[in-house]
Parts: sequence; C-alpha cells; structure tokens
Amino acid sequence: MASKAAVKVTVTGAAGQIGYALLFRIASGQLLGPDTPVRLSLLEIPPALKAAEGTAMELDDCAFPLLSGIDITDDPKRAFDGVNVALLVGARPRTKGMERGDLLEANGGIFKPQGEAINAGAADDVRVLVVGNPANTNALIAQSHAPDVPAERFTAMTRLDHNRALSQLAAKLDVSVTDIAKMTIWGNHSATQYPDLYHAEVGGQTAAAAVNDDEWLKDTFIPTVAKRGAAIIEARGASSAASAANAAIDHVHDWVNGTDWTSMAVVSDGSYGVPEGLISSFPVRCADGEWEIIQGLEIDDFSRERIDASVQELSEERDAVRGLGLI
Ligand SMILES: NC(=O)C1=CN([C@@H]2O[C@H](COP(=O)(O)OP(=O)(O)OC[C@H]3O[C@@H](n4cnc5c(N)ncnc54)[C@H](O)[C@@H]3O)[C@@H](O)[C@H]2O)C=CC1
Ligand SMILES: O=C([O-])CC(=O)C(=O)O
Repeated sequence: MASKAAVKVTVTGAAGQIGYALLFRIASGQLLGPDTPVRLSLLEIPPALKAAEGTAMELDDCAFPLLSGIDITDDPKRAFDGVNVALLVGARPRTKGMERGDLLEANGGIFKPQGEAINAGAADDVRVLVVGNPANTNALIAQSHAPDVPAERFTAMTRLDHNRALSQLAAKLDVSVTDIAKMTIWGNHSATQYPDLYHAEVGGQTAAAAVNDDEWLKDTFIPTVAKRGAAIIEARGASSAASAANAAIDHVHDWVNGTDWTSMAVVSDGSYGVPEGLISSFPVRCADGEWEIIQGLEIDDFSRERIDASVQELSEERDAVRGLGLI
C-alpha cells in the first residue's frame, strides 16, 4: 500500500451506468495515479442505495491495493464532507413531455444542495467535475451555491466531445490520435458545441488544411461530433457510459497532473468574448493542479459565428436558471 494519505473522491449517481464504468477505474488508480490511495464516497438517492451497495461489494471483491475505503450515503453533506475530488454524475434525465425549463428546474433541485454541501464541507483543495446534463449549467448552479470555494474549481465535461473529435479526425486522415495536437471544443456540451479544426494541428499544419475538404469539415465533422451522443443512444439504446467515464478520468487526470492542451468547460473571465461567469468550454492548459485558458488564438469569422451561437445558448440557460431562482 502506498504511504500517501488517501484522497477522498465523491461520485454522485454512483449506481448509474457511468458510475459503474467509472468507480473501478478510480479505485484502480487511473484517476489520480498509481501512488495515490483513494477513499470513495458514493452518493445516491434512496431507491438506488441498494444498487450502490452492490457496486461497493464488487469493488471490495477487486481487492484494489489503492482503495482505502468506501462510504455510501444519500446525504450530500456526508458525501462531500472533506471531499478532494467531486464527480457530479447523477442528474435528472429528460423524460417524455419535459421542456428544457423543467429539466433545468429538476436539476436545480440536485445541484443547489450539492453546491451547498461542497461549500460547507469540502477540503480546501476540492476540484469539481460536473458530468450530469445539462453539464455546463448544472456546474454553474452548483458553483453559485458554493461562494467560499474558488469559482475556478467548478468545471464541466467536454472531454468526451474532445475525444470524439480526435477520433473522427484521425479516421478521416488515417493517422493516429496521437498525431493530432491542439484540439479544442468551444461552448456548451450540447449540439451547439463547436469542435475547432482551425487551431488543431496534424503533421505541422492545421487540421483544416490537412483535411482540405471544407464540406466535410462543416457538414460532416462538426455535426458528427456534436450529435454523437444521440447517435450512441440510437445504436445502443442507452447513452454513452464507458466513454463518458473514460473522459471523466481524462479530465481530472489532466487537471491534476498537467497537460499542454485540452478542452474543459471552465468559468469564463471574458476570454474570446465569452461573457464573464459563464461555464463554457475553452482550450486550456493545466499545470500544478490549475487550469488556464490558452490565450492569443486568432478566431476567424466562421469560428466566431460558431462560438457565439453556443455561448448564446449558455447565456439563455443561465437566464433560465436565474429566472427560476436557482442561481
Ligand atoms: N458531459 C458529458 O459528456 C456526458 C454527460 N452525460 C450525463 O451524465 C448523467 C448520468 O448518466 P448515466 O450514468 O448514464 O445515467 P443513469 O440514469 O444511469 O444514472 C444516473 C444516476 O444518478 C442518480 N441520481 C439521481 N439524482 C441524484 C441525486 N440527487 N444524488 C445522487 N444521485 C442521483 C440516479 O439514481 C442514477 O443512479 C446524465 O445526465 C447524462 O446525460 C452522459 C454522457 C456524457
Ligand atoms: O447525449 C446524451 O444524452 C449524453 C451525452 O451528453 C453525450 O453522450 O454526450
């Protein structure tokens, strides 16, 4: 057993399908590395506690050397007490007849108390990743109820979109994903997101130049990446789970361990014309456990239009949750 103190990792929606794909990888050391023991805290709603207990039994059965304990609760205060890494996965899915406003309101009922509980009890170094949809706005709700936690500790996940973009581009160019640098997803984790090939690089040129096929870039690549979630649901009969868990691992791993370039939805400081305070996806670099938005990229008219459209949607979501008194 490693001698470092255990890091407390809280996973909400632990009995759901992403939870099932995520917990074993966290416990095996893939989130924080092979020298860092973890203590898992599983937050669920009462009807799913028994299933969470079953997952915990399986975690026990793996005898993971790095797993120092598992706590299961339906109480956010207990779940987030002393938390270092919070993965907010559990959310209210959209069901038949539900309007966008209903979805935001239902999720406000989840992310407001979770933000409050993080504010009340989290460790000083807490880092929060929101996966549950609508992820950017759920992160905004949680962050607005945690005034004592630095706003930059609340992030939302666009890493799955980023990885999807890498994979689509690699297939098109018949290269490895490792040949691609500087991929960026801008905006909202929704169909308005903008996967940007004008700043991505392959073999010393921009990805757009390497592709050299404007029609493919605009009419195939962008919609394929932006609507991949729906395509997976259509094919699998359930939304992305293992790939979403994988992206959550990548997001936190790179935030903690550093990276030259990735995509994360983070609180805007006004960079690239994104209104301050919105949680929007940007190109970021991470070092020493902190992210920063990569500055100085030239944004052409096409990219400007795409970024603005997605950011407009984020502004509308913020206005809607403000109107509902959720922030
Ligand atoms: N940002 C992204 O790239 C992606 C986001 N998602 C989103 O992730 C979320 C989870 O997806 P799945 O695991 O497939 O859903 P799921 O329905 O299988 O599991 C969700 C779990 O959350 C639990 N839950 C509900 N309210 C809760 C609360 N207040 N506290 C704690 N747990 C609660 C439920 O009991 C359920 O076990 C969904 O909102 C989904 O849309 C999914 C894929 C990618
Ligand atoms: O589309 C969904 O419902 C799940 C999701 O966020 C994704 O796969 O990107």
